Amino acid sequence: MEIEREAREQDLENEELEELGDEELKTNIAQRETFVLPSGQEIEKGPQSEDLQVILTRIQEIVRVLNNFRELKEEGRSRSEYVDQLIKDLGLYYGYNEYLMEKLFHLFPVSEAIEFFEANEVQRPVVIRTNTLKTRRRDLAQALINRGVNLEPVGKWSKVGLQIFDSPVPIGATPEYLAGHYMLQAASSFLPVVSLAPQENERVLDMCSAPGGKTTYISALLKNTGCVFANDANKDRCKALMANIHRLGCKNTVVCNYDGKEFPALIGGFDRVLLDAPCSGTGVISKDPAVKTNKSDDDFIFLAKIQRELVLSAIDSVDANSATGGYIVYSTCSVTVEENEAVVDYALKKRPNVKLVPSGLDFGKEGFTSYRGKSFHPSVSLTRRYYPHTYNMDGFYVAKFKKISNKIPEAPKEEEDEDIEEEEEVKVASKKKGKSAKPVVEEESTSILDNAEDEELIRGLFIFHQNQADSDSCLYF
Ligand SMILES: C[S@@+](CC[C@H](N)C(=O)[O-])C[C@H]1O[C@@H](n2cnc3c(N)ncnc32)[C@H](O)[C@@H]1O
Repeated sequence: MEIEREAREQDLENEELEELGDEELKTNIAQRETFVLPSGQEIEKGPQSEDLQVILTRIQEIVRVLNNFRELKEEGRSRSEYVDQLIKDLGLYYGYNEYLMEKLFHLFPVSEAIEFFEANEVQRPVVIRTNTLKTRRRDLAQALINRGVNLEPVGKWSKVGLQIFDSPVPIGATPEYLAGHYMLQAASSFLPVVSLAPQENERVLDMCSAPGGKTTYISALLKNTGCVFANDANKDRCKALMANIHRLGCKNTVVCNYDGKEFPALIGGFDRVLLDAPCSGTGVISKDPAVKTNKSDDDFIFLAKIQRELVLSAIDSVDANSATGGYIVYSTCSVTVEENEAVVDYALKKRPNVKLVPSGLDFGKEGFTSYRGKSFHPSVSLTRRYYPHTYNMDGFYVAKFKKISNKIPEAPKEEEDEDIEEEEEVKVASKKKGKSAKPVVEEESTSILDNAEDEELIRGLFIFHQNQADSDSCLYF
């Protein structure tokens, strides 16, 4: 019948339309799944034309593509194009200059890099270190709880740290604080001292010590025996150092104000040396967000040069024949490879009379043994890295050396040449820096102990200053 024929034709038409619709739908899904990188023109328009939400969405899309590149990449695009765009976008989103963003990005797999940048946006917990020269952690905790402070032990790895959750009173002005029962000190800043592990009656040099968080911890571990030389090249910062030493009742401590490079010519033969080196501060960005934009290539070359000079002085200042020690700890609150593994590797080459030993810290990520085409000595894996996103503490690096001989064997010829080339590069960079160069020693190194040519005078000198400004911040220059 006519009516049946028309109905059959209509069914066929509907089926065709349905098929077409399905195809269209599939195409739309496929279009949505192939993320398209912005064109050159779009990029040139710059960030003004984009809001943060657009950038964030693109970051998420690029991460998704990079995590499944073969399937999701746009035809004809390389991985590095996506990575370059991601670095630009992360820089815009989190407010870093592109130079630093790129440097930090390459430390991690893509998703972990984003965790690191996110963690830098969040403040780390407030932590205090019990001063065992004056009290016990249990008693301090009780005294602070009685004042309404909400706290708990910082973690199993420390017997002296307390994490403060909230407090109705300023934690830097309680009677216990003023009496020197504790130091406000980031958890990561305990680590180099734990690694140094000073033993009673030893002579210890803290080469870059102001404002004294680590000096006062060393003094406490020595139980006020032996002697700690607390040196810092910055005279102003020595005031806060002295105030802390005085407040915490450290009676075995001598403050001195020299360029660390003057050791060991000035005084040597230490049982242990801590070099908590001046650094870029890329581990403490949550505390000092200015680091995101104020660092350039020249700064890193300049810092690496000082760090290398200081680490050799630190090594040369230790007595390999010390009955109890012979150790050097190198630390920074930076996460860049050129300030950490590269410095340690340089020290191993220049001073074959030291070797790396386990840090003595039972957590932390292994140091890199290779990084972006550079390889380091395999033992560099014994050094330890700390990140805000993995341990909820500031970024930090710790390396522990043991000195095996006081004689420095000659470095092989080609290694010397390599170093000379590197030094030349550094010189060129320092020249380029010209007048804008930030001096590491902000003032001329006119020492508090300036006229103390006699080592005995330094040994006997205990400098305590009352009423000095206190500061716990760990500045870099
Ligand atoms: C990371 S901070 C030290 C923090 C300190 N260890 C603490 O725990 O409180 C680095 C210090 O190195 C000092 N410094 C910079 N260049 C120096 C040098 N050439 N010799 C000695 N100290 C130096 C800076 O003044 C700064 O106080």
